[in-house]
Order: sequence, then C-alpha cells, then structure tokens
Amino acid sequence: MDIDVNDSTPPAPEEYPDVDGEPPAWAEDRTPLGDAIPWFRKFQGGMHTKEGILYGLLISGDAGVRSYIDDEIIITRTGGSSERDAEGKLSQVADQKDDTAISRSVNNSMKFNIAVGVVIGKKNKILKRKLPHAFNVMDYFRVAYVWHERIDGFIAVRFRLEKLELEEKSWWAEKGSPAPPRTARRKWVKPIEHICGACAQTYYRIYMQGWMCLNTSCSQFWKLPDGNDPPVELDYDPKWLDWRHDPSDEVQPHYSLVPDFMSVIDDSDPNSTYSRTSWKNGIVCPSCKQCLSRRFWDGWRCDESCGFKRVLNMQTISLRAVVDDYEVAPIRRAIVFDPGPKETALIEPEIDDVYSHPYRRLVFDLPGAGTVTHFVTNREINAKPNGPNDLFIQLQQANLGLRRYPLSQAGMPYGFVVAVDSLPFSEACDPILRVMGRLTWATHEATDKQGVTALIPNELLALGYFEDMAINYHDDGEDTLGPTIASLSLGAMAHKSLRMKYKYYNGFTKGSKKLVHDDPVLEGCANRDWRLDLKQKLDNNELDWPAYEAEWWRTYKANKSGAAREAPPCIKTQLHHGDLVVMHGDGVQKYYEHQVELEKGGGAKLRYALTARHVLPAKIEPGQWPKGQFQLTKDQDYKGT
Ligand SMILES: O=C(O)CCC(=O)C(=O)O
Repeated sequence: MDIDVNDSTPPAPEEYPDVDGEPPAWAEDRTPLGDAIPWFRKFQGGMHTKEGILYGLLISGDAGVRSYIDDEIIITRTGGSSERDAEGKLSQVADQKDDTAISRSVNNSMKFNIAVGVVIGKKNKILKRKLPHAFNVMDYFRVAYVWHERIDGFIAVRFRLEKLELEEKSWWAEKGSPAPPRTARRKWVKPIEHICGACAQTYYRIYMQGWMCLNTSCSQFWKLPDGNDPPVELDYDPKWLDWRHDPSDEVQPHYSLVPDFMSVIDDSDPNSTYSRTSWKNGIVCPSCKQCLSRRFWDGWRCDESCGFKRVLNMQTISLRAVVDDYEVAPIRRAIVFDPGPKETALIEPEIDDVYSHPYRRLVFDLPGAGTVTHFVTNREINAKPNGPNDLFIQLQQANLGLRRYPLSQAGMPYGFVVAVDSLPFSEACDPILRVMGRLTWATHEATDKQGVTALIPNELLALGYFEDMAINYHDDGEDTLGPTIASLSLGAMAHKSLRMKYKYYNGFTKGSKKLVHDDPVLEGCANRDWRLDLKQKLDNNELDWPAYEAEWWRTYKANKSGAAREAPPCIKTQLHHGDLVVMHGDGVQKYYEHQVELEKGGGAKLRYALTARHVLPAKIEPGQWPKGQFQLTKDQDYKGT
C-alpha cells in the first residue's frame, strides 16, 4: 500500500496499522544493532559508508520534506548540511555538494550495483505502521536514482531506493494487505524522461506538478515548466513511484542481511573466545531475532522472556599466552617516563628500590592534587604461591560473573553499580580475598610514607579486558569514595595514561567555554604564568569576577596560538602482570583523568584489573555496610613480599 505523505491529519502512532510480518533482526538499542549487523556498524548517524561505498542506512525520525516509504520504495536524502529545530524537524542550512563523502558513497553504490541494507526506526512517521521494535532490519535495497533538489532554499542530495526482492511481500506491509504482483506479471514501467531546453541534460519526471531540470548548474534548475519555483509540498508522479528495475538487471547482495556469526565460533580455540572478533561481534538470537552484544564474559544471552543463550567454553589460558615479557619489563618502565622531545609534559617519578623492597617504588607527584605510586613487581614476587601467577589462573576459574559495563563488584556498592550487583565479601571467593589482602597492603604502603592514615578499602571492582579493550579517559571521583584507590594488574600488559582534565588544563569548560571558578592553576596547565597572576588579583579582591572574566579572555586572545586542546598525558606507565598502582588524593580524581588500554598485538588477550576503594559509610544506606566487612585469614593477608 502506498502512503500519502501529504495527509494533513496523520493518525497518532498508536493508531497506525500493524505490519504483516516480523523483521529478520531487531534491536532496542543502537549498540547491539551495530555489534550484530556488520553492514550497519554505526553507533551514531544514519548512513554506514566505508571507503566510498554506502552499505547500510537507518531511516528514523523525520528524514525531511518529501520523504517517502512504501512497501518497496524509499525516497530520502543524504545527511549533512541540515539542523534539527526544537521540535526535531530537520531543515537544510547549506548547499549539499555532490563531492561530499556521503554523496559520493550513495552514487558509488548505485554505480557499482551494491546492495544496501536498510533499518527502520520506530520513530519513523513516514511509513505510518506500528513498528515492533526501536530498530528493525527491513531488507536489501538498490540505489535506483540520485538527484538534486532545492530544500529550504539550499541544494540537497536525494536518492531513491528500490527493494531487491520483489517476489515476496515485505514484512512491513500493512497487515492483511494483498501480496505484491508476481514479478513475471509486472510491467516494468519507466518514469517519463525529458530533455532540458536550457542545458540539454535528460532527467526523469519525479513530481506531478511538472518536469524540472535537476542540473544544479542550469538556469532552469528546480523550476516548474512555467518558470516558477515549485511549492514545498509536491506529489510524486505515479510512474516514478511504480518504476522498478527488471530483476534480470541484477544487484547481488555480497553479504548476509543477517549474518550467522555463531557458526564460525570455535570454542576449542581459547584465542577465539578472548579475541577482538569474539567480543566485538554480536549475534542475532536465532529464536527471537534480537541483536545481542557480547555483554557476558562467557557468551551471549537473550532476554529472560526468550531464554536463548550461547555460552562459550572459556578455557583457562596460561600466563605465557598473554605475557610477552617477564624479565625486562621493569627496565622498560623506567624508559616510559623519560621525557622525549615531544613529551616534555611527562612527570619524572621519584624512584625508590628500598622502602617497598622487593618492589621498585615509583612515586609521581601531582602538586596540589596528590600522588600516584606504582609498585613495580618482578618475577620472584609473581611466582610466589598464591601470588599474581596463581591468581591469574584462579580468577579465570572462579565465576566472577563479569559483564561488560560494569563488570563485577564485591563489597560496598560503588556509585556506578547498582546495589543489587554488589556481592558482600562474606560471599567472595578465596582469590578475591587474597587480592583484597594485596590491595590493602598497597594502600598502606603508598600512604604511610606520606604520614597519612589511609582509609582501609571496603570495596573491590573487578574488570576484565579482552584483546584490544580499553577504558577511555575518566575519573573515579565519586563523592561516596575516600581519596585512595589501589589496583592490581594481572595478565596482559596495559598502558595507563593520566592527564589534566580539559577545563583545568585550559581554564575553561569545553562546550560552553565558562571560566573555572576556584581555578587551581595547577603546575603544567596551559598559560600558567598569566593565569596565576590574574587568579592572585581575584583572590586579593583587586578584581571582581566580571573584571576577572573580561581580563582573562582579553589576555587569552592576545596570547592565543592555535585552538585549545586536551592536555597531553603527564603520566604514562606500563602496567605489567602483578604491578600495583595507588592513586591518592581527592585532587587526583578532581583535576586529572586516566585511561587504560591493552597493549596492541603480542597476544594481549586477557587482563584483569582489580581495584579497591573505600566507600564512605556515611554516604550509603546502613543496610549495605556489612557488605564491605571482611576478615582475612593469615594466608590471605599480604605483607609485601
Ligand atoms: O584497568 C585498570 O588498571 C584501571 C581501571 C580503571 O581505570 C578504573 O577502574 O577506574
């Protein structure tokens, strides 16, 4: 059934008719959609293009004026050069040129006969059908025509998609509507063509109101035959809508609309279960067709109502398989902080081989913020019974219930994790308590020398990393937490970087460019000299806030050389198997942020990071307090050897 886009009283979405079938794959979220559907591996935006080819398209919300969808045809526009108003209505704000990457990709998919997969979002109001899910895979389409129009006074690129499979009724057809005519009985009509009298180019007639030249450099571009501009609302010519390519003029899909990733998983190969392909690829539930990300450590699980699961045989992998270098690592770490010509921002740590022997102790001082203490382990420490080597194996064998974001937690509930996910230490397994012993030791060891009585950790967060996984820049600054955070690394090597937050580095916020109140003007920030000077004047009441602001921006502009940027890292460390790191001081989380990335290549397929914090009891429900209490046996207690 065709849809009248000019319907002046459109039905409310809940009154739209039902669809006739079920999508071959669907998702309620973009992440699983992108994980499971490789031709739409796109987590923002509506078009998946790669190397100049359009492979996938999302039709959602308002695709702009004269958008059209029926059971076999989609007419839409390329994105870009447009903005949404407060009601979400899309308006063109600049000319769209044919030489943009998106336009070229659409044209190339037409030229090279590429099948384009299409997903329709529930918010779409053009189809006017009750769509079952937030995102629904439609089918393969071909790009049948690409042309230019004028929208909101600007040139826009539009294109027409035609469904490849014409023999079968589309699942999104109105429930109970008649089946489409058999292809053998179809008349392969073509739209009316016309040659422009001014530029001699030939174009199809698209609208009932009259043929228009579609050549943007012609004087008659987008003019009706009487020379006038067309109205905004136009009616599609039935011949243009009925036009179909003869199926003999084939466009072959060279990829699956719904891939069967499960069939290529080999559980007998431990590498495949920890590899990037295994965690990055989602699957489509064979039972209910929902796209599923790999959210679970050991595989994919569908909603409880469906019950489908594909659990992997997670074989224990040896340390040898993930650790490239047991011996030379401590020396290499010493090289990372040696500032190269481009890395003058790197802080040189104080090195101490005595205080925490047999660990090498590196202390990075962040003036006005706190310290980062890195306890560098060695082969001897790691190999002790129940030490890091054993813990790496024991944690793989324990069921930690790890999940992607957040993974696992034991002890007092930490802000990012809902309380129900937090296990009390009384239920924690032996390796977790041994880890707590080590992290409690590291907490004291890092702070005692500074004359600080540290708050004993009462919460443990376990993170697991597979190949190529990373945690981007973030801070751990929750107001429910004490100022000390200790972590133990097990398994593959990772790179940790710490940098000043944008607003403290530059003195203003990124988006709204608001000056920082109580600017600490930290060592290493941009423009420190004049910022310190102005801050002193503000503190001494020589300037009030408006005068300070005016003077600040005036000086900034006068000294500006290039755009404001993120701070370069001031600490770069390699976190090797068995290393411990303690961040101490509220300012470390307030003014700085850190990221951790697994070493690329070299078999770095599995790493654990176990992080202990002190959750302030006053900030949480008393009923949760017992969760954080633990008693270590003599064996679980750690004395630093
Ligand atoms: O992976 C790590 O070593 C630390 C992870 C981290 O940044 C965090 O837990 O906040």
